[in-house]
Amino acid sequence: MTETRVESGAVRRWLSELASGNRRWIQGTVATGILAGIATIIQMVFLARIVHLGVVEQAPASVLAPLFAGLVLAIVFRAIAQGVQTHLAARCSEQVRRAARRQIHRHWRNSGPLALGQTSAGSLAREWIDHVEALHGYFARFLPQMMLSLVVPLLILVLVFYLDWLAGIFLLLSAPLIPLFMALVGMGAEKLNQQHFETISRLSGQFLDKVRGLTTLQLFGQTDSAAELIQQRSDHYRRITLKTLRIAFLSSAVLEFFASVAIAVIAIYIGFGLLGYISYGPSSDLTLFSGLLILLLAPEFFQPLRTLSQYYHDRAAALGAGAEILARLGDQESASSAGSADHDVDTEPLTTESVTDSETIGLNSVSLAFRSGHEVLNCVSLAIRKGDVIALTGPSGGGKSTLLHLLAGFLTPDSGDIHLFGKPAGSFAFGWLGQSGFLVHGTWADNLRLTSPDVSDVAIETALRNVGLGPLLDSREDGIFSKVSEDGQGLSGGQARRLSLARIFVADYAVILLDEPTAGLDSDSEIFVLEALRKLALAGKTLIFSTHHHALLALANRVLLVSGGEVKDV
Ligand SMILES: Nc1ncnc2c1ncn2[C@@H]1O[C@H](COP(=O)(O)OP(=O)(O)OP(=O)(O)O)[C@@H](O)[C@H]1O
Repeated sequence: MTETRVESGAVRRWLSELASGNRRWIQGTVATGILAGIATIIQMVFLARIVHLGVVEQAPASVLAPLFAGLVLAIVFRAIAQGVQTHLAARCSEQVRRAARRQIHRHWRNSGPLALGQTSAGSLAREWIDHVEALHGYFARFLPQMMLSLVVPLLILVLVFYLDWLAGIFLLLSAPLIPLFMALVGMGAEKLNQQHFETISRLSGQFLDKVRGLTTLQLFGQTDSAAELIQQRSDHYRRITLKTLRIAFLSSAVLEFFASVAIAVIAIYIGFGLLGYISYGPSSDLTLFSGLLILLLAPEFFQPLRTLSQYYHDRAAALGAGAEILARLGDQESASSAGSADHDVDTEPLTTESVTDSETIGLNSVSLAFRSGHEVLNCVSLAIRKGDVIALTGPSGGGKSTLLHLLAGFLTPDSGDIHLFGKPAGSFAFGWLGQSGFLVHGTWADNLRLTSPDVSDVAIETALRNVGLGPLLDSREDGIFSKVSEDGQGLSGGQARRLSLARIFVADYAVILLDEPTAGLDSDSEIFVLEALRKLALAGKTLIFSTHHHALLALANRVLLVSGGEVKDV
């Protein structure tokens, strides 16, 4: 996970920004919650009235019947209000999680694949799924409950004061104890929750890395130490989880205790008051109706506060997850200083006429250094015409891949600008084949439809034949629906690379960037890749590839030497 630390104030601000974008849903949730609270009060009034009339005044059934009907109505109304409240709360949380995921997605897109590649896929997946899910409880439960635990107890308090001001004072005095303890407990829980999220992010990343590298670990006899490391990290995670749970259970127990003591005090007061042992204050006016109603309302008075305390860990979880998400979003700065590209379209001014026309790919005084004083490219200007086949060659570490990454928009230059056919780099769709091809778990067709979802089965087959996978396709029972794993299992290394290349054929890009397309390939695959590139060149595509391979150099109509910060024609 990222090392950036985020202050809790910043997380709170971010959460309240998310909340203000969904105020309508939160207000709806609170309003229905208040209606449910009012229905509860009415229900208790009916219940106390029925008992009073039935027991003390021995009222006939005809008098009690309408009260029973009122009681049932109040219960039904309460259930409906609670149902609507849950529905609105879920909608609110859904909107918020969508907004958070949109922010993460935008950040990922703007960071580019190189900056993102520095974080483990496991951590990214966890942030996308679990961290965002951790916001649910805060928006669906805690936030509305915070307002409800103010309004509903206040309504009950007014009614209790009206019935018996002394009982009202008991409630008033005991109520602040709950928020007080909640705040005390919450201070520790918040930090612990952040640790919890950090640990699980790290554990996920390490676990995924170990699973991916299982073969290598086995070959080097390191499986035991890797398993031990995972076990240690899991144990650390277990301890943090138990600490979090301990705090959650402890806080609930403390709050339950105080609420129970307060209710018991009121029950004793009412009991003795009704028996006539208390002569002070309004107790002599207590009736079965008022006494029972106060007793029934006392737990309801504490209920919203108790619920709030239960939801308090939702707040701590959201703050912990929010800190991690914000740390990732905050990485945008560092990601762009490491040279990421903002892919928002058509925003940059076009500066030099020679490099911005719609027929040329142009670099205009482009410089880039990963470390100050060590420029990989130093004030490079270059114009590539539509349909050119460009081979980038030069010593290892000369900057060929860097130049390709700049053209792709994966990196932004420290100075200068890059345009592809009139559009800034990063906003132009292009075909890409990196040093290791990219595959997803699924069928061959799935892999080709990744970038061209609407392409027909016939077009997929043609593309596969174009990269020399025809004979293999004919030999497979499932044809284009043959399975392949994300690390290319089910295909040889060369075949997997050709499958990635076939994606470029179906997508029909005008510009194709390839980083060492024949590196590490067997001679058969090499011939097929060369043939495929020749077909693309004949089709008028602009090809730019880095290579040391003679046949590929011969295919190019222009060879550029990338070395010592310069790019020169050979
Ligand atoms: N993300 C990075 N952080 C720091 N330095 C980097 C980074 N990427 C590349 N470099 C450095 O920039 C220089 C150019 O690297 P690049 O990968 O572009 O070379 P190349 O010409 O493609 O090499 P090769 O032929 O071996 O693939 C190298 O010295 C490399 O160490």
